[in-house]
Amino acid sequence: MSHRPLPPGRRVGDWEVTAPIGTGGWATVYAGRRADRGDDTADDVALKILPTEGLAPRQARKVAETARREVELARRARHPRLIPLLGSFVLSEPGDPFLDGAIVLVMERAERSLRDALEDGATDGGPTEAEAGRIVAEICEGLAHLHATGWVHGDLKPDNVLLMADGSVRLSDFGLATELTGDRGTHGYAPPMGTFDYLPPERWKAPLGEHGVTVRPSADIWALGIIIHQVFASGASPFPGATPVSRAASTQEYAEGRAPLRMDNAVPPFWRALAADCLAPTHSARAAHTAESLLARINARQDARPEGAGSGGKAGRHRLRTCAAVVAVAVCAVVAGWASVLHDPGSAPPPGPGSAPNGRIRVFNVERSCQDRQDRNAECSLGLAIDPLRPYTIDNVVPARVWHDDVLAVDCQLSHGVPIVDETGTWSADWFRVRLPRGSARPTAWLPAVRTKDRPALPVCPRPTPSYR
Ligand SMILES: Nc1ncnc2c1ncn2[C@@H]1O[C@H](COP(=O)(O)OP(=O)(O)OP(=O)(O)O)[C@@H](O)[C@H]1O
Repeated sequence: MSHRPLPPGRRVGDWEVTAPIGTGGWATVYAGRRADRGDDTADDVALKILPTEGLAPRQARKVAETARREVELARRARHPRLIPLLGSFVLSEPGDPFLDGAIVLVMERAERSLRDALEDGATDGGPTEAEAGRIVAEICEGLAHLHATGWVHGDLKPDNVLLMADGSVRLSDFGLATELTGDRGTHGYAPPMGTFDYLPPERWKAPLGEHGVTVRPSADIWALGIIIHQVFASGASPFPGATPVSRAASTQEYAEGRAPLRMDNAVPPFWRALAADCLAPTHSARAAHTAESLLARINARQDARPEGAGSGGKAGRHRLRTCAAVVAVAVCAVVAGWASVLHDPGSAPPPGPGSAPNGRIRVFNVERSCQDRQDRNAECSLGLAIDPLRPYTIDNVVPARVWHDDVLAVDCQLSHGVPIVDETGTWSADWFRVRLPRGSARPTAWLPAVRTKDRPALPVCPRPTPSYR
């Protein structure tokens, strides 16, 4: 496809191009601002322009489908970790065949992509361990939301991980995003496209059916594993090779058991283990590691570490700018809270084996290694949501945590919250409203139904007012 660069000052609808940012397979992205605003930069945006000029009808349909996916996902899955789409339109420029019929997506503008940051790292040393960890955590937040709302990104790579001026992450480029279908929303179908270096091994052998190839959330988890390695290893892939094709061959060798997974020594042990789980060679081995469970592990680790630990390493170099320590939010006060609820005669009885008595539910953690532990280890803790209509991520949980076998006082049940998938792939949109210990900042919080085996008869909760920020 031809990409004719647009000069600064070129008007596009109500917007004006200020500078080119980059070109992908189907689109060119420009920095832009609202036209007729003089030097006012308050409306700085990114304009993604997908020309359709000169394309065969099939290709033009593909471009339109790409744009449709981006718009649909942006409309239905808004989240602080996804780049907001501010608008979209089709250009009518009869005098300019190149732009006539082009699709324009207007997005919030990021400062740069993670790809740019990794490339800059070759000269400036790259992010510190703490910064790299925060970036990975924020990618997980975005993925956890996408998967919980029934989408697979389908083209996760550093080019599509954008960094805002404050350093925070936004996932972008949803042109290959796939909506999950199937009985339990476990998979979807996508065109047989993607970026070689980030495709999971099973994709190379996936049969092409009439709807495309089967795509599951575990494909994004594989791509995340590659990104984790790259973030800590100055952009290097864990699979050796000078070209994407030779790296794909190395990936197959590993997936077929002919070569071990070899990671760069620069990847610290915790992140190495996390990346190795993401890079489990088959979909079924990878499925246990959801974005949500990976995020929980990262959060638990943050909590277990003394303040400031791990943030040194590459200190003193130019860094990716950090925002507030988002990953710490959900795990603060991990040890405060539930033990006292259980022994508070006004809220719930002490735990015991079996199912919980009426008005109570018993927490169930599907991670087997957590079921036998009594030490209330942070890694085995589970979060309670503030708002069951918002993504179940770090900015939407109360400080108190719960553990396997805890018994919680429950008021009512909601059947259409955000769907949650547990580590075994069990899925439910049901949530229980549970009472928090006396003295907590809020009286109640929400436990997803996949985190308990109990199904008590309960009144339906009034639908909470969405608290989306
Ligand atoms: N909202 C944005 N703000 C700043 N930069 C952006 C924004 N959206 C995209 N970019 C950058 O613009 C470039 C082109 O993006 P685009 O999504 O078209 O293609 P790509 O992801 O590089 O390629 P492809 O999807 O075809 O493989 C990328 O480098 C990307 O990082």
